[in-house]
Amino acid sequence: MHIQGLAHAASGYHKVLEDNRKLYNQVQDLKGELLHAISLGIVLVFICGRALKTYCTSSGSIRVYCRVRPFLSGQSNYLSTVDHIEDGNITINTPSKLGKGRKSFSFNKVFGPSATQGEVFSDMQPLIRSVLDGYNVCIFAYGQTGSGKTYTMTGPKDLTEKSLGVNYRALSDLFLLAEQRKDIFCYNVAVQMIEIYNEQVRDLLVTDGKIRNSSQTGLNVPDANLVPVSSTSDVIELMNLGQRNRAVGATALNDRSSRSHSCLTVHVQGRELTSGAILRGCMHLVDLAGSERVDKSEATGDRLKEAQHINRSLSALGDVIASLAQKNPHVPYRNSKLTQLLQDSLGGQAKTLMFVHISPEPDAVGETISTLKFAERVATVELGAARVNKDDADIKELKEQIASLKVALTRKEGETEHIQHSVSGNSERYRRKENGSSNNQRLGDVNDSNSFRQPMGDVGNIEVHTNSALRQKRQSFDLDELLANSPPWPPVISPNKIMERMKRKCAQANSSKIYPEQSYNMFVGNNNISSTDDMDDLDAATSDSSEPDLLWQFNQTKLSGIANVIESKTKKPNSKATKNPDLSRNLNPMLGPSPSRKLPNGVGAPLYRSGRQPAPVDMKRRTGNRK
Ligand SMILES: Nc1ncnc2c1ncn2[C@@H]1O[C@H](COP(=O)(O)OP(=O)(O)OP(=O)(O)O)[C@@H](O)[C@H]1O
Repeated sequence: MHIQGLAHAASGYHKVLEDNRKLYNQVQDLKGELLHAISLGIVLVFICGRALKTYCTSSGSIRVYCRVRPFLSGQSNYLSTVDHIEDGNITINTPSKLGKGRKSFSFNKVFGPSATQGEVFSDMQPLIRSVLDGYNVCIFAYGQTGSGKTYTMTGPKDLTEKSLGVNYRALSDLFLLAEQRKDIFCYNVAVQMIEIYNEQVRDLLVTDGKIRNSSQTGLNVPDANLVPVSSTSDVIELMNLGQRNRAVGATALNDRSSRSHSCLTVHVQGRELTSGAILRGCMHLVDLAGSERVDKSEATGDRLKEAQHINRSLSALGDVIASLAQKNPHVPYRNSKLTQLLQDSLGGQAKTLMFVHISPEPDAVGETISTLKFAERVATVELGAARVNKDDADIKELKEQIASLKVALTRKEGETEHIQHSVSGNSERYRRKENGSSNNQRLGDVNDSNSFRQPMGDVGNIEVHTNSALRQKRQSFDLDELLANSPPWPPVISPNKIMERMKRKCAQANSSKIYPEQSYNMFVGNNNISSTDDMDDLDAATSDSSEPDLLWQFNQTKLSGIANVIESKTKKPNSKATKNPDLSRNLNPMLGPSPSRKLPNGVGAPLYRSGRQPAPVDMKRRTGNRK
């Protein structure tokens, strides 16, 4: 009986041993998975750390483009001061009084007299597009009077599709891109237009035209009307209004000379549809008044007073640039309204481009040389690293992702513990069984037996080892703290989400088109503004040179792009929906507001603030002495 009892106990023991072995193997598998997850986490943290470091330390200089105005009609027999242009270099013939010979200057880009408005814009397009990615952008046109600043930024007096300037094209392009991204982002766009006239900041979108510059902090002029725009036609009508209100006067050098510095500010807010993250970008398109020699411009009276203010503010700009170039601790921004206006863009974290203009006439060579020298100095000014303006939603999103990863880890841990408990339970059950069939002494004997304990000992060691390993990892893994002390970072769509979407949508995908066939461009036929129809173009177009941009693109455009590809696969082109609704009424809207669509109080109701009402579009010029 005793031997039979022992044989029975022995067979039970072997069975438990077998179960334990199986469980032990499962624990090993789970441990492997856990280690895999942890190493993936480490790689992720390493990549994020590197990216954050680059993001925080990279910086750039102010970019400088140069454009040479062609001779105007009636100047065909003039000899140009421009000797030649090659890549980013321009060589000027200098007369004897400036030391006869040639002087060369280097810039990021030089456009010759034959460059078209479309060519000029396409070079700036990636920079402009980055405002939709949450960057602050500033483009300012600089140059002596009559050198073509207004032509570049707005266009000539009689606008055509081909001659539209940067301002119109930029807004049109932003709407185009916003439309292309509508499955990923919901964008709101609003514009302000101000001018600095005789050291007074004026709102160009109100009737009385005069506002307090209460902020004194750079480009934010909170009292200026901020008018929401949702289409190119809104923008064109507003810009027409602003242009009509702008101070312009005839001088001996330019029959339509800007007597003020004007700034069109475009505020963009984008909400990422899946995460709710908010991006805020701001773009300032500044047309400076031209420096002028009053003896040449023959200015008297009001023109003279304007010229003095213009020259004084441009000289203040020169002082600011000199201080920044020499890295002086004190930069005299407060010496003029213009430098206050540009403060964020010259010394901040915006992407800034100066578009310097020169005239080709020999009698302007003195101004041409000094303008180009100034521009070279501007090119040395270092900017802080351009930053994406993002609300905390992205950090929230990342924290949520971390939390879900932690839950996943805890679940894995729980499973491990559960298995270990099962293993212990089995032993316990076995012990209880043993208890039932033999006396305490025998159980004690069994428990004391080294051979019996051995497998349990192994499992126990694994448990202790695993937990301590996890504890150690958690300590070095404090992403919460890392993120709390980090600058904003674009949201990363969870790979799971993408995979889910891909699985869901791939089955339905039967079209090879990435985007529905669309034509949002207002300019039918002669299309100077390129439209991006595929993801590669979109990537290229939204890219700029800095690494953070590339990372941002990767996170935002690529990942979102995958989703977009999937989402749009099943959409059929809709000729009605895809045609720009503004197209028909905008074929020639820049020549004046459409008679069939007068703006009630300007364009739309002010979105962000009420107070002043935008002026009616057909308002008359405010001052009699302006053109
Ligand atoms: N690239 C160009 N192609 C053809 N015409 C041009 C070009 N640039 C300028 N012009 C013409 O030259 C004249 C002066 O240009 P514009 O008014 O733009 O100069 P500006 O620098 O803005 O002058 P100001 O500082 O006095 O306002 C205008 O008649 C304009 O149409």
